[in-house]
Amino acid sequence: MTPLAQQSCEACRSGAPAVAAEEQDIFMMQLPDWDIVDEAGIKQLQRVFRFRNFVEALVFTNRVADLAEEEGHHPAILLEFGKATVRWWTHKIHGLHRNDFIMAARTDALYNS
Ligand SMILES: C[C@H](O)[C@H](O)[C@H]1CNC2=NC(N)=NC(=O)C2=N1
Repeated sequence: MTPLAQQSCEACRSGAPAVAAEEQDIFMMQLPDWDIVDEAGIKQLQRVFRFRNFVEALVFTNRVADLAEEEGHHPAILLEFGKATVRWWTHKIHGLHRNDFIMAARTDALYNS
């Protein structure tokens, strides 16, 4: 399978299938620093990215925002001093789509670049 970080999002539509449990487990092997959290009954991917200060966290936040705009798929980001908490889920299906795992991997690639 093509690594998630080398994939792009597909246009996501209402009614698109959520990722099955088995596929989710396979994807999560490529995302060791991410957790699956439940926010108001909606499964989401979450990772806390750490930085030396607020400005570095802001720069990263803006890079993730640019990626989101390129892909048409958007995260929730909490920006704090020295931290950026990123959560990915698909609003249309109120859960996790393949796109969310792709974007989490692409977010890791930004952090490591
Ligand atoms: C019209 C627009 O493309 C859609 O509303 C997109 C925008 N970004 C999105 N981002 C996420 N995370 N989930 C969505 O369902 C979604 N839908």
